[in-house]
Amino acid sequence: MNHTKEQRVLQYVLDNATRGDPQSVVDSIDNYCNKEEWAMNVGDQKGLILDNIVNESNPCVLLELGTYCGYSAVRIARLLKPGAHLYTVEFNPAFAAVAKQMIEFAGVQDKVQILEGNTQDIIPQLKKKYEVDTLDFVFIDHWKDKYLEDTKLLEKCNLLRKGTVVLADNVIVPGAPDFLEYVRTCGRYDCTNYPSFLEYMDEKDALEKAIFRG
Ligand SMILES: O=C(NCCCCCn1ccnc1)c1cc(-c2ccc(F)cc2)cc(O)c1O
Ligand SMILES: [Mg+2]
Repeated sequence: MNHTKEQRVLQYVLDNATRGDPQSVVDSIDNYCNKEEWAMNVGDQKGLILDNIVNESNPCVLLELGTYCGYSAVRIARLLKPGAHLYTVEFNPAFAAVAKQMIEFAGVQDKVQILEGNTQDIIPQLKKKYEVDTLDFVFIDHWKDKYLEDTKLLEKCNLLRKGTVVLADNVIVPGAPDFLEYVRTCGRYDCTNYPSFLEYMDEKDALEKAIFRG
């Protein structure tokens, strides 16, 4: 029944974490992926950097591109103030199904909404269909060759405002060179690089924070 790695990660959480305790869910996923099977969660080292940036931006309306098993959605949601809301987009139905159960087990389902589909279709719907005005925080962690195109789409849809934090995972491994080049040189973002390591590995990776200038 647990024929996929993502289902095995979920089962480990159900068997080892505490229902309603998001920190225990995050810790269980990291334990499993360190000990048993590597998986592409942002992980605990980059996760701590993510925590700090979320805490310092105090966001109310957030978007994540790339839900996967829901690790970063749970990690972010556990920090959100009452009334804050995270929309997270997942293209892969199997990943979305696991993430839904992960988010519900963690008890953060009131703060997180999984939007299943293609970012190219969903981003233009955020204002009218999901009543989003502008975004306070965007975490980009989906297909690396879509980071740039989707960042430009967020601009085009007027979803970014002065001070919106755009945080991208994996800007070294697997890398998103066209995205990095754009945000660092187009003149519309203040960029900061946060060197770290690929989840559960010794390989170097980094997060890039790009604050929209408005
Ligand atoms: O591909 C990644 N993520 C996207 C997954 C699919 C997104 C689907 N989707 C959701 C919404 N729209 C589309 C990813 C890969 C790696 C990695 C690193 C080293 C290596 F040797 C192999 C892989 C590490 C990550 O941290 C990653 O995030
Ligand atoms: Mg990633």
